[in-house]
Amino acid sequence: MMIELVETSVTAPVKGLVEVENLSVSFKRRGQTVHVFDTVNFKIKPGEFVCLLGPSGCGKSTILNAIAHFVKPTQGHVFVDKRHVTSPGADRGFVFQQYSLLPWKTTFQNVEFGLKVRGVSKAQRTALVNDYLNRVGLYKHRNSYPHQLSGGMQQRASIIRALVNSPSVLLMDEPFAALDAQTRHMMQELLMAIWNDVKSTVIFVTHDIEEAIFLSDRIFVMGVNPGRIKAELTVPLQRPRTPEMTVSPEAIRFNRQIFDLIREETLKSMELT
Ligand SMILES: Nc1ncnc2c1ncn2[C@@H]1O[C@H](COP(=O)(O)OP(=O)(O)OP(=O)(O)O)[C@@H](O)[C@H]1O
Repeated sequence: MMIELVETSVTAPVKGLVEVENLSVSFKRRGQTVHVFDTVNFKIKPGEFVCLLGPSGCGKSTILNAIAHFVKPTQGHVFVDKRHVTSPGADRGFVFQQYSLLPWKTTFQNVEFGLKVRGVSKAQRTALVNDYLNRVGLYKHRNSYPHQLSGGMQQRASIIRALVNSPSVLLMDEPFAALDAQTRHMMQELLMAIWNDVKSTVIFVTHDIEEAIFLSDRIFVMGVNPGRIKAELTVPLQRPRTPEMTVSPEAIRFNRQIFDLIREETLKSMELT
């Protein structure tokens, strides 16, 4: 697979400040109230790339869903660019693990969809969508339907479908988890190139420590019982990153530190401590 990485000028980020204050989410399960996490607080700077890591069930997806407002916080508040989040909105793009393109629409129509809903003119839509399709090497597949695309192509289309709306924040929930290792690495490099260009804030959920180290500025390691952010760590690697950097002695030491933090929580979640 050939992907042309297009890097254009980096503009100063002006939006994408995320503030989460005293966030708490609970669900009712079989008549019982289950607290996913109690008070979660964090601040993410405009243009920052943050990964959420932690054992299964600690609430990573729930945090993304609360920022998107797909779930309503039980307590606390989310602010994006100082605006209180009270509903889903185009300022927060979402990319899911499972390919979520509309099967009856072509690649072009899928990417165009949000712009159409927002009433952007046909000429503007065409220019924007074609530009993004070119950036991720999908232009020649613009008239293909999702079932005619590989998993990697579908995820590339899902990413630009979110980005074409110029969101302040891109929320990504294990977007590469279903891809084979080679495609996954290509997608990580492609995402870096696009992020370097558009400079949206990205909040990215993953189980893969190496992926988090390659991609992010900071990593939030989450814990269980109670769900919480256990550590906020700054990735000690310069940018631009290369895949080789993730196997440098410094990265390996950092990887081990995160591994130990997550292991402690996984044992706790399995009630082995
Ligand atoms: N709509 C819901 N109703 C009831 N419980 C829910 C709901 N959504 C999530 N939960 C529960 O909240 C907890 C956290 O789920 P969440 O998916 O956020 O965790 P996660 O860290 O993303 O897990 P994983 O890594 O396995 O995807 C789990 O116990 C889950 O069962």
